[in-house]
Amino acid sequence: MEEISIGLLGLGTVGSGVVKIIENHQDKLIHQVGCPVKMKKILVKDINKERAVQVEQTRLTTNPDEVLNDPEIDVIIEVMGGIDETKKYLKQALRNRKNIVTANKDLMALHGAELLTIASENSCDLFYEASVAGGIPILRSLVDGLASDRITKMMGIVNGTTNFILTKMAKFGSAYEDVLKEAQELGYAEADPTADVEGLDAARKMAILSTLGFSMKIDLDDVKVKGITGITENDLEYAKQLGYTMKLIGIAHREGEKVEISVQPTLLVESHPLASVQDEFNAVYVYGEAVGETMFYGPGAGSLPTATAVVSDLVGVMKNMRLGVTGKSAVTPQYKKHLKKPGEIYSKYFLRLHVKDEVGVFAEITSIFSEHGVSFEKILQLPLKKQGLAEIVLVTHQASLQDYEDSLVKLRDLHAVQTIESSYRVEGSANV
Ligand SMILES: NC(=O)C1=CN([C@@H]2O[C@H](COP(=O)(O)OP(=O)(O)OC[C@H]3O[C@@H](n4cnc5c(N)ncnc54)[C@H](OP(=O)(O)O)[C@@H]3O)[C@@H](O)[C@H]2O)C=CC1
Ligand SMILES: N[C@@H](CC=O)C(=O)O
Ligand code: NA
Repeated sequence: MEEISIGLLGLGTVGSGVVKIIENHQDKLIHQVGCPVKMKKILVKDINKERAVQVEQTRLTTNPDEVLNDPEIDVIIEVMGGIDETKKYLKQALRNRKNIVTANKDLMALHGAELLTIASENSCDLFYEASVAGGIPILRSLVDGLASDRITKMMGIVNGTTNFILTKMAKFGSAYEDVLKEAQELGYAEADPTADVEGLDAARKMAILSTLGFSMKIDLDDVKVKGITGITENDLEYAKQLGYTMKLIGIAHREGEKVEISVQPTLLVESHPLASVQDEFNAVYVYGEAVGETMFYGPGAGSLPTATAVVSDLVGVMKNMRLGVTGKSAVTPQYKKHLKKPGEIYSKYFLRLHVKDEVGVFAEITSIFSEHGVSFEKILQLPLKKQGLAEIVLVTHQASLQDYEDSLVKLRDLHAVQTIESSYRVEGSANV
């Protein structure tokens, strides 16, 4: 090969990082793949927009066919985002026998299996390392580094924006809206940040991680999702007081043949390894039956970290091109999926309630929980400024989700319970 030509779809936060790395690390790329790498054509929405990198105007286009149908282009890098239109472009590119590197978790979580099949039918690579946990090489670690093991648990902070928001709120008492705006300005948030704050972005990543880690086709609908928008300052204060840190945590757990996958705000005991992951950083804890505990940490969002994963995938494609083995590395899921029922999912829970400050109320509450076999590890009760009301904060011992949720249904019906203010999963145990 004399030269490898790339077509880039998108020149925003990640795309401009890709251009910078390909330009600045050209020597390293030539050393690894044996020829120069040229960015031939770049698809954008607005040709006249000011860019974070200098690119000749002639290389920019708004016509996707100029990139997707160019016979000289060997690899398409997709960093434009979006689902339906982008899927159409990638299918067109694969049918034109172009290898693909993408950072698009929205697309891979929904249509990854179909696109990977089309890629292999056309002898093309389709790599997507940047789609989960930005610059952390987690997908390669699961697929290659831990290929010989049976992974039973993955637990991670896989959204940089929400970790950035929760860190600033807990550390400096910053207002949610201000920090979200800052995360958007820094290029961490999605074009529509609802996907970040409602937990959908993390759910997409957990679907991708668990499909690869458990070798099962996990769909986005299999992931139970709750975002961070309901978290209040009060919750963060109680968390601190009780020795916990609030994080948006993705959990994928396999026991025997059954799995549970969720994304939800979780109180982590402060000594938990994920509790110290701050700002836009991500971390994924992976437990394998043979290897035991492993932990992967690094920047989960941002221009250059994400672009590093993209360009490293590009190197992988180029090495395969040189060896003539593109389209041969994807492994299809081995196992049939069996999802756990709520009665099979065990955890501790934090619950904050507003109740009438009357004799016997506490006994009524505890008797509902004990009917369902749920007992408490911690209990706080404080009078509220609102007359006649008290705030109760509970942390349960391990309980099944079914028993816990059944207890909440009965609590809501209790005359003395004014509101259920918040409820979170708890991981680890704090000795407070
Ligand atoms: N930002 C991050 O930290 C991370 C992002 N990702 C993923 O990478 C992808 C890109 O993200 P990011 O760089 O932040 O996004 P940006 O919004 O910054 O950039 C998107 C780019 O794509 C172009 N584009 C979007 N839609 C179209 C379209 N229909 N036709 C032509 N061009 C289009 C835009 O053109 P124009 O500039 O002209 O508007 C822009 O250059 C997304 O899938 C995202 O989820 C993954 C990991 C981390
Ligand atoms: N919006 C995402 C970007 C990376 O995937 C995040 O905040 O993690
Ligand atoms: Na990654």
